[in-house]
Amino acid sequence: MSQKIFEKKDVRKLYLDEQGNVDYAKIQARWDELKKIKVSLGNKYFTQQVVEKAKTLSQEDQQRLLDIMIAGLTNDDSSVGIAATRPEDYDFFLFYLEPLIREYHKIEGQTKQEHDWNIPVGEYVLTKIDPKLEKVSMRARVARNVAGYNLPSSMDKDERIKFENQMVEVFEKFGFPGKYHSLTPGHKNFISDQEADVLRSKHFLFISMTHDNYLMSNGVASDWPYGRGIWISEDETKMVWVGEEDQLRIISIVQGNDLGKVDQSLHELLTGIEKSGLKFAEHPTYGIITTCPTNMGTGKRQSILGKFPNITKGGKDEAKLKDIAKSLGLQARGVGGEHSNMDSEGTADISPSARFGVTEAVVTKRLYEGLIKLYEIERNAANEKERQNCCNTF
Ligand SMILES: Nc1ncnc2c1ncn2[C@@H]1O[C@H](COP(=O)(O)OP(=O)(O)OP(=O)(O)O)[C@@H](O)[C@H]1O
Repeated sequence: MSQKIFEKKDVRKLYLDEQGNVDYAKIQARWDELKKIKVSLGNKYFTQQVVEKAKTLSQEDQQRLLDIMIAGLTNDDSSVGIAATRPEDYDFFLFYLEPLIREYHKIEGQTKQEHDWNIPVGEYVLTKIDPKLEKVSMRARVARNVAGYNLPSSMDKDERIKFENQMVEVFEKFGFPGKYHSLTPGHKNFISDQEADVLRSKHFLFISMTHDNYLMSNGVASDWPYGRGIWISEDETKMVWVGEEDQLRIISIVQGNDLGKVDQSLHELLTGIEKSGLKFAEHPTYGIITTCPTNMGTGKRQSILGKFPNITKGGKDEAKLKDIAKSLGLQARGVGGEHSNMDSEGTADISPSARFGVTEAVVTKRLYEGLIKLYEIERNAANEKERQNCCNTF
C-alpha cells in the first residue's frame, strides 16, 4: 500500500461506512494487517479503550481522530504515523496521543518542557574538536505554528493562501533585509521551477511534498504548491519556510565553526518574527506544538554537515555511522536531509535526536559533546585503516 502515492481525500474513504461515518471495524482490520508488518506507535496505542472513548465523540471529532492517524494506516513502514490537525488535538485527543508522546520522547514522571536560549558564543567551537573543522555548514531550525490557524494537515487552499499572505506582511515589516519567494501560482513573489531548484541545490528550499506518501496521505501536502514559499535574508544566513510540515520552519545556516553563532542568528530571527505580533501555538506540558508529535518540545533541530569517510568506508556503510550516532544520542542523515543518502566522502547531516525535555541550549551542548566523540571514532577508524594499509605492504 505504501508504494503508490495516495491522497488524503481518497484514503480516508477506506475507513468510512456507507453513511460516511467512521468504521472502526475497517480501521481495526487494517491495524491488524499492519501488526504483521510493523507496529507503529499510532497502531500500538489505538486500544479498545481509545475506541470506546472515541465513539462517545461527535462524528466530526471521530473523523478528526481518523485524520490524525491516517498516515500510519496508509504507510506500511510507519514508525509513529501521527499528524495533528489542530493545536487543540494535543488536549482533546490526549487519551490517544499522551502514551504515544510519552513513549516516543521517553518521558518519565511529570516532565514539562522548559525553554532556554542562553547559548554561549565562543564555547562550542568545532576547531577545538579538530583544527580542520574551520568552515563547516551549521544549521539550526525551529518548527512553529501560529495559534488560530489549523495545522497544515487540515488547512484548505484558502487558509494556506491567507496564511502565506499574512507571513508576507510580516516579512515586509519585521526589519530584516531579505526577500520572499513564493511557489503559489500568480503570487506577486512567484518564482519559477528553475529558480526553486536553484534554492534547493543550496539546501535552502524544501523539495516538492507531492512525492511523500506520508505528507500526501495526511493532507500536509494537499493543494501543493499553494501557500508554500521561503523568505531568505540578503546575506543568505536566515530563512523561513512557509507551508511545509509545520506552518513555519525558522532556520539559520551559517558557514563557520562556532555552534553558538548559528543559534544566535536563529534566535534573532525567531524573536523578530515574535515581535511582529504572531502568537505561536504552545502546550503547557509538551511545549511547542508541531504537526508531528516527534518534534514537540523545543521544535529545534540543530545539525552540521560533517565528513566521515573512514567510519562509512567512503559512504558505502551509512548504517555504521547511523548506529554509532544513535549510541551517542545523535541522528545521522544524508546530505539532502531525511531519507537522502550520504556521498562518497561520507558527508552526513548530524544532529541530536532529543526534542523534548531538553532546552534549546542543551540541544547545542548535546550536538557539541556528541561530535567530540564521533570525530574521535572517525580518527580511530582512520588510524586503523592506515595501520592495515601499512601492514598489507609487508
Ligand atoms: N548543517 C547543514 N547545513 C546545510 N544544510 C543542511 C544542514 N543540515 C541539514 N541541511 C539541509 O536542510 C534541508 C532540510 O533537511 P530535513 O528535511 O532533513 O530537516 P528538517 O528541516 O530539520 O525537517 P525534518 O526533521 O522535519 O525532516 C536539507 O536540504 C538538508 O540537506
